[in-house]
Amino acid sequence: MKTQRTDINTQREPDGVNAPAITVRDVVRSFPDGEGGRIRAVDGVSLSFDRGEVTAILGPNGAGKTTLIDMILGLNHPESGSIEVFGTTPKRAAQGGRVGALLQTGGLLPDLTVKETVQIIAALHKDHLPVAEVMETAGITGIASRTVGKCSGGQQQRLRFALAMLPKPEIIILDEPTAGMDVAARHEFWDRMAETAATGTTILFATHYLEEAEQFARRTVLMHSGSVIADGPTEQVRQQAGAAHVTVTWAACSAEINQLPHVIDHEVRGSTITFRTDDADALARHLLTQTEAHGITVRPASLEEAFMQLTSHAATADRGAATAETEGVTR
Ligand SMILES: Nc1ncnc2c1ncn2[C@@H]1O[C@H](COP(=O)(O)OP(=O)(O)OP(=O)(O)O)[C@@H](O)[C@H]1O
Repeated sequence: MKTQRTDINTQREPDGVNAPAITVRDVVRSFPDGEGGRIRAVDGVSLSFDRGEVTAILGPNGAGKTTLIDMILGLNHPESGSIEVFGTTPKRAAQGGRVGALLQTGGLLPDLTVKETVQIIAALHKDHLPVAEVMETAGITGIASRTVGKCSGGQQQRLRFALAMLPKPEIIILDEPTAGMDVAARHEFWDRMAETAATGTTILFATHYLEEAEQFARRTVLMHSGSVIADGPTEQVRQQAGAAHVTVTWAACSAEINQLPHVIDHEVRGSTITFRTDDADALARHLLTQTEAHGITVRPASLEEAFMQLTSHAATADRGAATAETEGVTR
């Protein structure tokens, strides 16, 4: 078993220790759309993930997150472009136990106990962590003798997490890991993931919950219609929508409000006015020096607002492109 590890390590030697954990180059993957055409689930994506990085992949339904993740895991293949995991093919990296996956659905046998499940999967790995240690890490020691069928959705996800951790992977890939968990279970799950991340494990997860990206991922990749529309530190992606909120106490008339610079829209509540602005500094300066406004507070846009704005921009651009294409055909 050690020999296999050594072989794999030897294969990645030429890439050096600083090679990215995952490299995705210009990847395209399409599927039949059921009407004789094809839909590009992943449409020219290039990404690179460093070792030890924690990244969230966000996107609305159908954005291409699962298709991309499946290709990184070697469960599916790019039509064009390439993917490397530790400088080798995704399949090889996964077979070497270097990648652990927790997918949206994963077959668990309902009649086995939690511990039996971990033991059976452990027996399939040539080299794995001790069963007791993995169960402790995943927080399932207390339900070891419970049959899987009687476990809650959250407990089953923790069991899947334990199974993913068994080969002591260097990368963990999670596709909507907390779907169906209540808030407490989600918090507990992410606490455990944070402990895993602290050991230097590369973590890549797809989620619909923006607060999970905000709280847990240093980097966020935002996908829409198969493309990456934002990628960077989560904080920067949040700011990329460009909007912030400036709130003041001010008894202003609409003529005064209409003259303000950099206002996208505004909302009046009693004597308080909140402006959505594309330049909070300039607006705040103007309000404080040129008007009677006071008690100013500035709040950046939330990730959710950035998400809504960026994805709706992308959708508008898509529609524009589709219209241009149609016009091109009819002309
Ligand atoms: N096996 C398949 N056959 C046909 N179309 C597919 C297949 N897999 C994915 N698609 C299509 O590709 C697009 C991207 O799907 P994908 O599941 O990757 O998105 P997603 O971002 O993971 O969505 P969700 O958040 O709903 O899971 C969708 O339009 C989907 O219908």
